[in-house]
Amino acid sequence: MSEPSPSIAPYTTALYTAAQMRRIDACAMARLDITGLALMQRAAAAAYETLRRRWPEARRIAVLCGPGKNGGDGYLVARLAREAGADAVVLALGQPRDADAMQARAIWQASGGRSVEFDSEASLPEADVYVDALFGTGLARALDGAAAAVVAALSQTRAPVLALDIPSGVDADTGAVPGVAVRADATVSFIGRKRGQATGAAIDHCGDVELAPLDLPDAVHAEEHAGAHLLRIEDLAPLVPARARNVHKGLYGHVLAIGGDAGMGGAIRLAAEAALRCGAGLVSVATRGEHVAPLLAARPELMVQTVGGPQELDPLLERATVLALGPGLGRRAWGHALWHRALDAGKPCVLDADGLNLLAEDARRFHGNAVLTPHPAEAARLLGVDTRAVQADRYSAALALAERYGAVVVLKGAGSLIAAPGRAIAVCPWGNPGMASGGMGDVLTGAVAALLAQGLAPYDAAVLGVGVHALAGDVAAAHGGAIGLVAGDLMPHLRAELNGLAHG
Ligand SMILES: NC(=O)C1=CN([C@@H]2O[C@H](COP(=O)(O)OP(=O)(O)OC[C@H]3O[C@@H](n4cnc5c(N)ncnc54)[C@H](O)[C@@H]3O)[C@@H](O)[C@H]2O)[C@@H](O)CC1
Ligand SMILES: [K+]
Repeated sequence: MSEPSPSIAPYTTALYTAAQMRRIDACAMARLDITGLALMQRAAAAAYETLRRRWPEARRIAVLCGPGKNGGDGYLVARLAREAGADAVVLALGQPRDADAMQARAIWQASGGRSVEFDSEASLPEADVYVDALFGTGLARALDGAAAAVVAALSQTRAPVLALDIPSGVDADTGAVPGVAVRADATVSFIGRKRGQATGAAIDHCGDVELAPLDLPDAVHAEEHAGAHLLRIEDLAPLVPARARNVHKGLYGHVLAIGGDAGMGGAIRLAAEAALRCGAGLVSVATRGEHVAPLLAARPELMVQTVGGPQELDPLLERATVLALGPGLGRRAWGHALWHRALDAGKPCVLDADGLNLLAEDARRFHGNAVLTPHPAEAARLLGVDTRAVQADRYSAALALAERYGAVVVLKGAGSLIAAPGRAIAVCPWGNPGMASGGMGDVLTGAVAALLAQGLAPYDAAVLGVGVHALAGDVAAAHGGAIGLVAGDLMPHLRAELNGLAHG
């Protein structure tokens, strides 16, 4: 039933590492016979165009220039601003060490441009826009000393900040911020997008990211397999299961949501309801007796059964096509026993929450036909590291988990990642901070389970489930704001988003 997985993304949504960008830059220069300085000039022109489009009234422009090529881009932006009649000043953090950057500075100076050496004691000059050209993909370690001081001074100013390539202090490969980093309103990414712009801590530093391809032909990207890409609507739409008119509910699978130990009935209801809203033909719930009546009253479309232990689960497991295992499961004897029995059934499943915590304790029965949806702390437990280590390199953590368990992994958090062994990592660009609230993960579990039940392969179900969940969250937040958004608010939008994708 499922359509093919998203084809290899075009380079405009490919997410490259710093090493890959260096190879692409070198390839562009060699193949097209362009000098490094010429590329820098193109980069500066693209950045200045963005600056003018976003802040057409800006008169005083302060450019903070570091010692590498990123600084070189900055000198040339300053020159363009000066040529256009703006009051441009360069604040230099040390002398250029890179040959192209030295030339760029010479061009700036020859145009009559003024550079001031950054002084940690002095405050930054007043400006209408600051341009961050301190460090780009060459950042080698956490910022300290004068570099940290200039970033701190910048954070005290009120004017907007445009970052060149990546905000200084953000790791271009991981998106981690090992020390301090610039908070930009916008970032112009040269030639290709970087992994470090798309996930984790970086999300709060990059602002709007614009790609400036610098007029290079697609061929310069052809030899680099990015290994990660940003999801686009066009990647999701072909995954939505098509529906003929002559259909019946048996064609769309049967999700069995198992969970809802004492005090956790809400989680299982959210997962089950999300499965209904994402098109599962039938949804059953195996739960504690006290949740049966409230669940049926809330959603009469559900089939809700009291399950006291594993034997009572067997007939339900037999009828199910897909299991949602985790929401409200708990880690007491009841949840533990059901978890074991459910895994032994060998059916495709989505593991979340305590389903994952139990897996971290005992993976012997795990069969890999699954989508795991950990948040960073759960991922850390599964990997046997601390949460900080996961967040320091979310790409590696997601891939390591996928490889360790032989399963599809959704690493949640700003810029959710979908990883599978041997596959490119997909990064979700949608979602909002309102979604950091209780029950959102349960909704995602139900959504992914419903898509598995409709015949999607696990990777495709994860991609579409994460995408639709985030898009639904964004629509819900647009109606009334992110603060106070609750998981149940997503339900009608899940349905609308899926149908919207299906009908273009
Ligand atoms: N041909 C090319 O390669 C192009 C490169 N471009 C620009 O070049 C940038 C990459 O340039 P570079 O590789 O020179 O690297 P950067 O300009 O990012 O920085 C490298 C310099 O910073 C120093 N440094 C690194 N981390 C530091 C830290 N924490 N504290 C203090 N100093 C530190 C290094 O010793 C080195 O001198 C890109 O981000 C992009 O802006 C663009 O001009 C487009 C063309
Ligand atoms: K920068």
